[in-house]
Amino acid sequence: MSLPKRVVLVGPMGAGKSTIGRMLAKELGYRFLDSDRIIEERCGANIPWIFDVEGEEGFRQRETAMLEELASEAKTVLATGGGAVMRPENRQLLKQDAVVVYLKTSIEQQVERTRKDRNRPLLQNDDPEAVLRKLFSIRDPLYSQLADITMHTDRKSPRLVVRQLVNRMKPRTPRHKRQVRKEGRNHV
Ligand SMILES: Nc1ncnc2c1ncn2[C@@H]1O[C@H](COP(=O)(O)OP(=O)(O)O)[C@@H](O)[C@H]1O
Ligand SMILES: O=C(O)C1=C[C@@H](OP(=O)(O)O)[C@@H](O)[C@H](O)C1
Ligand SMILES: [Mg+2]
Repeated sequence: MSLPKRVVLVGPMGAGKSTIGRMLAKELGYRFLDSDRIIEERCGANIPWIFDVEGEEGFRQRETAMLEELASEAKTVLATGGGAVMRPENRQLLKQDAVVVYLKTSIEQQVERTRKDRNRPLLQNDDPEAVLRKLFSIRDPLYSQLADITMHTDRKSPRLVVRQLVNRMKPRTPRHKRQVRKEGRNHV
């Protein structure tokens, strides 16, 4: 696989899309785009505020408009929000000229990584784990269908995930190719 025009990261809350996206962009020399952060900048308000005032539907409308705008940006790594795959029109936009990467993560890790953060309105309730389980059952098939690369992230540092992704995208030398095959056998 040669370097794609753009890379799009999908996966559940806490998969590491924002963290890994930023590092991967630096590694590839691409621009990093985080659709949630750009929505917040444009709106002048954070995601909890948008959910409060406009409801989830209002946020989803902003999200679709943002994905449309960003779909034509070359040499970018785009970190999406976990729910971006829900609308069919979004899935079309995400696939456009992109290698789509699914950062796959266990529910336990999702819970752990999102525990202290108050910026995810869908998880501000008594049982965030139950919400994450429900969302996973609906969204996991959509992430999988859309993905060109599925990368497990449990028990891997962000740095290791980035290194393995770069290897998958730039397997140029025979050593690289052997490494990618080896990682493939380990369910990368
Ligand atoms: N591979 C990883 N191992 C350990 N912690 C991680 C990993 N990836 C992300 N994190 C941490 O998990 C939290 C959520 O990551 P984030 O990038 O915001 O996820 P997402 O954008 O997919 O919701 C952050 O505190 C981040 O530092
Ligand atoms: O899963 C979701 O529906 C959401 C995920 C969040 O992004 P992260 O996946 O980056 O946390 C953010 O877009 C919003 O809170 C809704
Ligand atoms: Mg994020």
